[in-house]
Amino acid sequence: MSSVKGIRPTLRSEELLKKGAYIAGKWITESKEYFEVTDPATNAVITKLPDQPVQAVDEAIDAAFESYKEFKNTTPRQRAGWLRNMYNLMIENTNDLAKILTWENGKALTEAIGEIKYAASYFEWYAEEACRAYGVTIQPANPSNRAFTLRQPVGVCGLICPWNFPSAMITRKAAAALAAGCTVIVKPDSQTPLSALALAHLIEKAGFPKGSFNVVLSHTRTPEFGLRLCESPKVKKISFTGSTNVGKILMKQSASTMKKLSFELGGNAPFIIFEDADLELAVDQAVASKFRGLGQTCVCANRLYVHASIIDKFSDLLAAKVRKFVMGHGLDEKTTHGCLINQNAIKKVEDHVQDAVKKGAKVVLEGGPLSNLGPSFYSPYILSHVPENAKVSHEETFGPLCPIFSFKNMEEVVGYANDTEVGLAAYVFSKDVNTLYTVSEALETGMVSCNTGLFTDCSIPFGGIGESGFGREGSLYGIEDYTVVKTVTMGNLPKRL
Ligand SMILES: NC(=O)c1ccc[n+]([C@@H]2O[C@H](COP(=O)([O-])OP(=O)(O)OC[C@H]3O[C@@H](n4cnc5c(N)ncnc54)[C@H](O)[C@@H]3O)[C@@H](O)[C@H]2O)c1
Ligand SMILES: O=CCCC(=O)O
Repeated sequence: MSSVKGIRPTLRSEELLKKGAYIAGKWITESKEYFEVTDPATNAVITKLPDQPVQAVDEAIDAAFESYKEFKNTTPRQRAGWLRNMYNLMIENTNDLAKILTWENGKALTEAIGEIKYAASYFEWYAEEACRAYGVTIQPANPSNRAFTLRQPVGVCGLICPWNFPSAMITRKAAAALAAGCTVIVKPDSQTPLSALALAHLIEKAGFPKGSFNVVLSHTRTPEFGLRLCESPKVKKISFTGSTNVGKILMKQSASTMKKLSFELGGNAPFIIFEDADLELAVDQAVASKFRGLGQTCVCANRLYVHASIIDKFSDLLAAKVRKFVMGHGLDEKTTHGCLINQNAIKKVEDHVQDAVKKGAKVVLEGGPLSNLGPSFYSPYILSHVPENAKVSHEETFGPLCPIFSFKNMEEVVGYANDTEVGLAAYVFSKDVNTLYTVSEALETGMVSCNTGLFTDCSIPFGGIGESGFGREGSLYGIEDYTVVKTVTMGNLPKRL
């Protein structure tokens, strides 16, 4: 365990640390009110940023709307150039961007470096996809008509983003939107706005026109900001990553203007390990999936289902690996796992642990608060033989609790896995390709990962089904979500020769 006090990152480019919102290519630092951004590992104040009034959203919408009039007519090649510049700038500044991210979010620096590379990859990917927005040609029933389709940018987009991936959840949306020819307004979480502002600084350097990328800041008026974006007739699309509850609010609010929506919401990922799985591999991958971001990713394993014949061996091997974690300030190079985002996150883990233990779960590894390290440190709990009626089987913990459930056969475990309203990711471990195939087809989730705990990549479609939301980010489909298909019919053409 390492010391947490007095760590402040040294940046090669201090100019990446911004002090204001970014609207129409201007930095807005003046405000009547300010909010503090703190280091979750120590609660020390990093900086103060403007807590903007709702009029700031209107200004950002107007800026994006004005910019869109020209930006939509830029060529895909022009946009690809700016996107490629942005990728290069992010890669050049990886270490600084990662330090800022760790400072405000608490994740270990190695993970933050991974996130920045992942975040940058969306700019590279969409630099390549920008030029590939194809339409189709159609022969309608009327022989003297022909039709063809155009994919056009949907318009101004509101991007509402969470704290758990302060960089990648923005770039996954913004890169696709900008590639399609849309302009954007980003609303980052007030716990992690510095990564968004560092991106805005690089966007400016990359050459994007003023007003094409805007960042608004609010700590106390987030719901009003959301409402303004949803109700504005100038905003044509909302893309949101966050909880299912907030997703439902945004969907209702968007009904008045019939917006196009993409929602990446909560998960409850089952991680299934069959009797014939490579046990060492399954243990390593379970650790990687469950404890990425200390359990604070929407695709983290939430429920581990392990075949009854191997559950005790698996649990012991898993505990041995988790005991080796080095928890500490994310900026300390020895740290493998940082802290949680806030006290509410800790409360949720404790609630799920107590509930499962009260209902009969066995404690394999006792975790709990590490107040000697700082206010938001919590060492992982591993529980086994967790009963199906435990809260954690139906609610996402979003923290370092690893609950292991036992199962006897394929039908039973698929039934448990699908017994949830949310269907984002699922994991299956087996050496039998028939098992992998059959179970993958039966699982009701948007993504299934076989024999690996880490599967996300800019090239694959990311998204869920049911109350995990809709729309796909990344991949060839991600850009489609920022376009509308227009059909053009050419009528009364002369007879074919
Ligand atoms: N599917 C995904 O890709 C994905 C990714 C990350 C997080 N999540 C989910 O997000 C949840 C955890 O993140 P969270 O606690 O930040 O979620 P959250 O829904 O509380 O917040 C997400 C974002 O929405 C903003 N927000 C909150 N209320 C709002 C409102 N009324 N109007 C407009 N914006 C509002 C927040 O400030 C934040 O920026 C988990 O359930 C997790 O699964 C999903
Ligand atoms: O938390 C959600 C995003 C996770 C990922 O993209 O790997």
